[in-house]
Amino acid sequence: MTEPSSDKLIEVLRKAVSRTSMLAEGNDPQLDSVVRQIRQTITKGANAEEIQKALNNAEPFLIQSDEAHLSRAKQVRSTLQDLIDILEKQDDKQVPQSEKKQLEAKIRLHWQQPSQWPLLLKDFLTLAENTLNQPATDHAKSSFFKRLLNRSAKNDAIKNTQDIIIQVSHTLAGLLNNLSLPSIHDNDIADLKTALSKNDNLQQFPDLLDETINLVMVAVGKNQESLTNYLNQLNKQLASINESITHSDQTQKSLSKSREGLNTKLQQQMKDTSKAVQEASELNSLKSLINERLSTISTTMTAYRSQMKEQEKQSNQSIALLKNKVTRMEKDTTSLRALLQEKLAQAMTDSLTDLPNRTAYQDAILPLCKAMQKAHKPICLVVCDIDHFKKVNDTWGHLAGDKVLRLVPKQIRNMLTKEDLMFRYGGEEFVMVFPDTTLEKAIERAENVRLAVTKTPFNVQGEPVSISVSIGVAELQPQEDPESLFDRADKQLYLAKDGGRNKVMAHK
Ligand SMILES: Nc1nc2c(ncn2[C@@H]2O[C@H](COP(=O)(O)OP(=O)(O)OP(=O)(O)O)[C@@H](O)[C@H]2O)c(=O)[nH]1
Repeated sequence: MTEPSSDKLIEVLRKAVSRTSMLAEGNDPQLDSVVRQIRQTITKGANAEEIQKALNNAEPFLIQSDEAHLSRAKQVRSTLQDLIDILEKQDDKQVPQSEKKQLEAKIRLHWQQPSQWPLLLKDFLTLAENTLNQPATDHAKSSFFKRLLNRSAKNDAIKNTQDIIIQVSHTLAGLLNNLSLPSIHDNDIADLKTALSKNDNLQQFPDLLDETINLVMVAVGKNQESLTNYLNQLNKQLASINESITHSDQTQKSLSKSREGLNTKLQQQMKDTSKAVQEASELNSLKSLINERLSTISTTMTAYRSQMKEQEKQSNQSIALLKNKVTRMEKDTTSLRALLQEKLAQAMTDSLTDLPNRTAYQDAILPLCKAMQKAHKPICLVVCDIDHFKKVNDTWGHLAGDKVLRLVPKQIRNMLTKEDLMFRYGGEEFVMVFPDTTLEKAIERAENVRLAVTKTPFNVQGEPVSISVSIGVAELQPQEDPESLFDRADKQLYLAKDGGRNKVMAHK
């Protein structure tokens, strides 16, 4: 192995190391901290075989834990929605609509992020307290707490509120069944479930919800642990490769040192020889002197050659080892990259409709707007919302609602060109982007979308259900930012709703 090719290999290895750690960076704060650990421990030694084995064992476990996480996230989302629905069902109090909508928007945005679950539950607690503490619309005006303590007043209303608390407690107990927790928490869960099943008192509710939140946080921590384990394995493998690189570097240094040593030795012997030749006075002694010098030089050369051979052998061995490690590393890098890309795609995709979600919209819209502004081309934003969608849920149930949410965008997609983009912005709201399209043309196409939805015969549980959408359209102005464009289109959507729904309105 010659020096330049070995240098090249070392360079490849360095790139592989940094590329692998960079791959993981920026996806998640916890992940980032593990990546930092990778960089710190990269200079320490490690056992490659053990690491490889552990890495192979860790991978399926990670995938499994991802799947479990998704199904838990879905459970949490539907539990939160159920909790809100229970609050809505009581007949003597009104759930504050703007607070409710804000919470639903947060659920839609954050249901896949475990770190947000406790916050969502806390927000629900606030909504529940604000709802239940309101004066009853048709009953007594005293606060819920007063009424709870003074049982002579409005027994019906109290009964209703207690029913709500019982149902909410029951739903939270269901959530606990779905948390994946170590057995050490079995007793806590059992106690909490018993307390929840007996609870009919709003005053105890915050404590019970707090305990539920604590257990949710423990479950979330456990999930992170599996990811951290996986990355620790990767960390060890990187450290092992780094050890090999350092060794190869040392071999290179010792090779060039030997070469320098030989040079100096040879120069010194040549100098001595030439001095001895000049000083020699007769032929015989000159002959024997030259023979002696030549034999010294030859011994030095032989010693050097065998030293070189030995070092080359060692170098070849360590290069072969490195090659193996690089191949393995490249393989792991590829599978890690695929895993991260999959995670990224998951984070950008709405799992119900398979459409890009609001995060994807926010990533895409700014560069798109800038590109169109730079090219002096028009671009239009179209905000579309299914009309009276709550009624679909209330009449046919959430599953039927989900079915409609999957079918409507399919119908809409048929009316779009391949340049158009479509996102599920939230609940029953979809956003479309028509690049290189004037406002006039966008209105015409939005009208086609509206007609296509109205004309589609939707069937739920064998019965026809008529579905319509309201649409707001706006065209990007020179210098305008995407937020202001969205606001203008959204205002038009509200005008369409106010104007009786099943309409297209545009900002002209
Ligand atoms: N089934 C189902 N329902 C959802 C989903 N996301 C949001 N929703 C429901 O969508 C409904 C939206 O209701 P509202 O915001 O009151 O609007 P609407 O009934 O469509 O009425 P308008 O928009 O005023 O025409 C709420 O009941 C949400 O629970 C989902 O993923 N699946």
